[in-house]
Amino acid sequence: MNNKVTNTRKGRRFIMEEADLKKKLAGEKAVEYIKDGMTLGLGSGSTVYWTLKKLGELVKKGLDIKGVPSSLRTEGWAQSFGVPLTDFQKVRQLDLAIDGADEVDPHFNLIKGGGGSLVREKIVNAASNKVIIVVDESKIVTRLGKFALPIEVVPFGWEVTASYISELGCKPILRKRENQVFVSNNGNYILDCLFDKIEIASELHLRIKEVVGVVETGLFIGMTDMVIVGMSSGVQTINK
Ligand SMILES: O=C[C@H](O)[C@H](O)[C@H](O)COP(=O)(O)O
Repeated sequence: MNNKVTNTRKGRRFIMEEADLKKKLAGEKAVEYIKDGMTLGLGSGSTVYWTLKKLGELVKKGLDIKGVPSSLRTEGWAQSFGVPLTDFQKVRQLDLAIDGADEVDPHFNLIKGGGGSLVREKIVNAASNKVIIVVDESKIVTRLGKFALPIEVVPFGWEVTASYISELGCKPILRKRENQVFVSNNGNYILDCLFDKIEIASELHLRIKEVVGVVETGLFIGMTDMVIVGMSSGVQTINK
């Protein structure tokens, strides 16, 4: 694969780096699993961006689907690509969710939330009959935890919540963007927590959830059915 290609977005030419190409490969491959009439969970992130773009092309050719977006950003992208949307007031069960991840371990357990959308993503994925994760190969790890675990917390008393979480073996960092505290789509804060070692992810998730003030963790345990990996050599689909 060429490691750089030119492409256009918003009318401007830009160079697509190899990492973006791998994301594009994985993101676009996922649409092959979408069938006419499906109700979809639309994940978040720069890999899913390519899924949404491809999906928009298929919708223009007549594919009949509806999607529940897992973030405001995804909602905006879906609208701009012409992907029809619905919400949980109208549907309870989704046929398929397609989402990104920050880390994927050999058991298909994930760290998610690098973009701050973990709560809505977890709700969407939990409501889906099948979950496909799309990543570039850099996200595949033998053990979760190099990527700081995002934990969404209620703003009130976040300092106290953070100090309880730190007792579990990490130093929580309040997420900021451009010197401003990052606020999730749900109006909450994100603590990025680099643990010394994540031994058993499912246990850590439960222990964090017991802390008052925690809304959700970015550990997605046992929710994934298939992983599509974009690599230099092409795209690989791994079934559970
Ligand atoms: O909150 C963000 C999500 O969990 C994303 O799916 C995750 O961060 C992966 O994003 P990307 O595909 O941009 O690497």
